Amino acid sequence: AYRYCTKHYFYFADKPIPFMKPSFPFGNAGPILMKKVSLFDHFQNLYNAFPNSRIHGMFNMRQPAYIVRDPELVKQITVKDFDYFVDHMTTGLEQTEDNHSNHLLLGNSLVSLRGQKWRDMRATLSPAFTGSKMRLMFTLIAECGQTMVEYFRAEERKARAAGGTGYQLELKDVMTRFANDVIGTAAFGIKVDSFRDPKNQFISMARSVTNQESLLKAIKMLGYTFVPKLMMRLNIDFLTPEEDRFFRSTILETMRTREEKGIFRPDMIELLMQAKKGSLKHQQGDEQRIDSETGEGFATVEESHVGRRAHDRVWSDTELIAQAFIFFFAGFETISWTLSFALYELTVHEEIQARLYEEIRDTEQSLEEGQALTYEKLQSMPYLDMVVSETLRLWPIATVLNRECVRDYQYDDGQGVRFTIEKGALLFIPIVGMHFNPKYYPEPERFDPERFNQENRKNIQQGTYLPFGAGPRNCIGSRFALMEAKVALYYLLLNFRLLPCAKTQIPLKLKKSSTQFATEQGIWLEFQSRSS
Ligand code: HEM
Repeated sequence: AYRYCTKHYFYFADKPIPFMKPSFPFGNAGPILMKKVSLFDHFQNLYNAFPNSRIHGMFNMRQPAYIVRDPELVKQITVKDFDYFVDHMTTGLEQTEDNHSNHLLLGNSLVSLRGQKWRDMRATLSPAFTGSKMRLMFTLIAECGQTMVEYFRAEERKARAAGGTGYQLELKDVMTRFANDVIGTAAFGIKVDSFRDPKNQFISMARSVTNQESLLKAIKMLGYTFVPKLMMRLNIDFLTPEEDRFFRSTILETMRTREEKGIFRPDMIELLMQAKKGSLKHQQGDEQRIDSETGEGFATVEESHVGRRAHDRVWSDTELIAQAFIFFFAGFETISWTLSFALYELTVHEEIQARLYEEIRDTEQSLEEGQALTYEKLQSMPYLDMVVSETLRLWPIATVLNRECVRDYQYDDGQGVRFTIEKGALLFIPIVGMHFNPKYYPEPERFDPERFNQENRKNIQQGTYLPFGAGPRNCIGSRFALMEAKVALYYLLLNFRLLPCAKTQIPLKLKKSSTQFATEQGIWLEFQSRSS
């Protein structure tokens, strides 16, 4: 066991870069595995281990990994020399060119795919996430925002009738319900109302998949992160057979009904059906930028040449279903956390909340009588965009980017430091380290949307703002995520004033946990209706 764990401990010995000394048996992952630090602290500590390095080494348990600190090097790895770093880190779930029998949904999803297969799937899906497709889906998302507000109104009235001053709630739970309804309608083509029917089958399955309290899921997550080869050998799926069956049958059934009845609905199922027929393509106008100061959001990441290539691969049902499934995996927790953090920051920064409310109210008043909010109007609010951009800086839920080197790479810093990053090596780019580096963001702990005003955003150095990653492997859902977050903030702020309550933890602290992203005491606050 000792030999196995320490086998690679000399990996960095002949490399001209500093590295963190490993200790048996966890390498440098001890503090996180022993629950002594939060995920944010862990990756900040790794990032700050050698404050003057461009790149240094650490041990992710027994596996050597490079920590990339220099923004120029981030660009080099994620964009310029992307062909050497195409893949995300191995988890043991992934579908490779040579394991065609892989039937796992997560293993077939874009996040896990590798090499040429990833390139083809990215190019297939890319047209589904353009601005013009988001515009079509906007109404579906806006409906979910309005449903949430109606529910909040009713709860607030009940709370007042019972003698309270407003509706007090734990945000994460409620934002999870909103995220669930959005995924239901936008990705799976099903209307669900998790506010009035909090135990519907759809949310039960979603909670079961993303259940961070489940010991079994936690063990599996640790396995995928630290012993991926073993997980692959044991062929352990992340989903239970029941979860797998539910997602497959829901999507296949919806597709069948639509085909039989000729139903059209502007959602992901429709786009996947087009992808199956090979008719989902980039169209003229997809590129058209929104004519406003903010575009579609400062944080939006652009699609690269990879997403625009043509290919003639035909996809199986499993391969397509897996792409609807990633909305859960990549878009469920990320959105509900981002929204919870944004609402928390607005609660504890009254003046920022007041300014955002003014902008939202003015936008609402600019709509013609009876006209509903539009995609263009949503994107025309610069302060809303600043608040969202700063939330993603201060609370970068993805925490760290990872890349696997797919062929030997010659590192050369131009100042005499040269060495080889071998095929198979793992690289981490700690987003949270970059976002909290005072060199790039003075007083990094402070929530300050002004960092992203028209003047200041020009000065943000490339490679230092990474909420949605970078390069061709960036987040394909960034436009969708920003639209969803902005819709929720718009409707909530328009209708409610946010106030701290007795249970609000100030400052908010993250839980020390190896597998779970969680706050110590939940995120509590009080909603007061603006009309009462
Ligand atoms: C606030 C919300 C979100 C955040 C902060 C976020 C962040 C990220 C980050 C950092 C990555 C890795 C990028 C890289 O390695 O360079 C990623 C990948 C990805 N995200 Fe998101 N994401 C969000 C929402 C979504 C949504 C709503 C979807 C819906 C489909 C989505 C789908 C994906 C997919 C499919 C990938 C893998 C892309 C690939 O490997 O080609 N994400 N996301």
